[in-house]
Amino acid sequence: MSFSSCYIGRFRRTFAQIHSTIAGRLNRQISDCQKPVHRKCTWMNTQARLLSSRTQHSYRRKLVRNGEKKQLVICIEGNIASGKTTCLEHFSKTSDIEVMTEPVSKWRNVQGHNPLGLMYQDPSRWGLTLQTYVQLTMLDRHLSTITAPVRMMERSIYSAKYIFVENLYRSGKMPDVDFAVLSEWFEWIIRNIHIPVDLIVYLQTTPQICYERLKERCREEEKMIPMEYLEAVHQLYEDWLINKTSFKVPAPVLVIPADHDLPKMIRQYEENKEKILLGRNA
Ligand SMILES: Nc1ncnc2c1ncn2[C@@H]1O[C@H](COP(=O)(O)OP(=O)(O)O)[C@@H](O)[C@H]1O
Ligand SMILES: Cc1cn([C@H]2C[C@H](O)[C@@H](COP(=O)(O)O)O2)c(=O)[nH]c1=O
Repeated sequence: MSFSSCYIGRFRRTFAQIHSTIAGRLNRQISDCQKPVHRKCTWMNTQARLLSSRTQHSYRRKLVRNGEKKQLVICIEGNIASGKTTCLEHFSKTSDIEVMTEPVSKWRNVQGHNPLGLMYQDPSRWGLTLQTYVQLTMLDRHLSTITAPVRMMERSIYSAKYIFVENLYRSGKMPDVDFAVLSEWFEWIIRNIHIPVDLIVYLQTTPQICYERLKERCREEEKMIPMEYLEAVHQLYEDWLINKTSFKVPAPVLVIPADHDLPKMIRQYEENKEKILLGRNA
């Protein structure tokens, strides 16, 4: 077999795998954004329908998650080591809430490779690799079937792009071409796939407190993170969710000051529980 036919064969198999994974997740359904239409069709038909809606200059139809219903999706956002996982642990004890932590273990081990560790060692070389995988795994999280009336998930496909990809790019550690490719992928996803978020809970911390918690947590890959990195991530979060000067915010934002000790944080979570369960910021 020639090199090119072997290569094309492998490409076809990989492409078919990606198709079947996404098509399975999406349950081959399409919807009108406001009024879901739960029609069965093949993946190719879905593409055809999307294409035909494009030619009619309509971008409202989007692919939807498996069995999408009226469950609430709350995203917990915040700087590295701000206390997101600890917050989710607290709410995991509440019935009717499904919690979903970030797939960090996947980012540390994909088929024996550690893209998170590689990115911290050499961001210019491995930033695209990590962020492509983060985007895929986040999309997979968003599209997975919800098993409770409320889902609380750690971060989102939005913060992966608006905070982390943006930070790599702005700090000069991501080449223009890598940023362009990731941006096109991201734009395609949010244009064509319905990613519902009902409320963003922003755990607002100072970078100094995150730095102390990061040191205490002591994750191997993060040992070399300097204070300036946490300051940059903090500023990007503030501009996105508080100042609202950078990117579109996909849902209302509930801000919880999160520099406090654990007992005070738990009191605040209890005080805000009703708002969170109703998906409201006021
Ligand atoms: N309110 C708090 N006060 C002190 N330490 C905390 C608090 N919340 C979390 N921590 C600790 O800080 C570290 C980071 O918390 P974690 O919940 O893992 O943050 P994140 O998920 O946002 O990265 C952990 O070691 C955790 O035990
Ligand atoms: C979403 C996202 C995360 N990362 C990095 C940042 C941290 O080192 C870990 C996540 O840990 P946290 O304690 O849950 O904040 O992953 C990244 O580099 N790129 C991303 O898009």
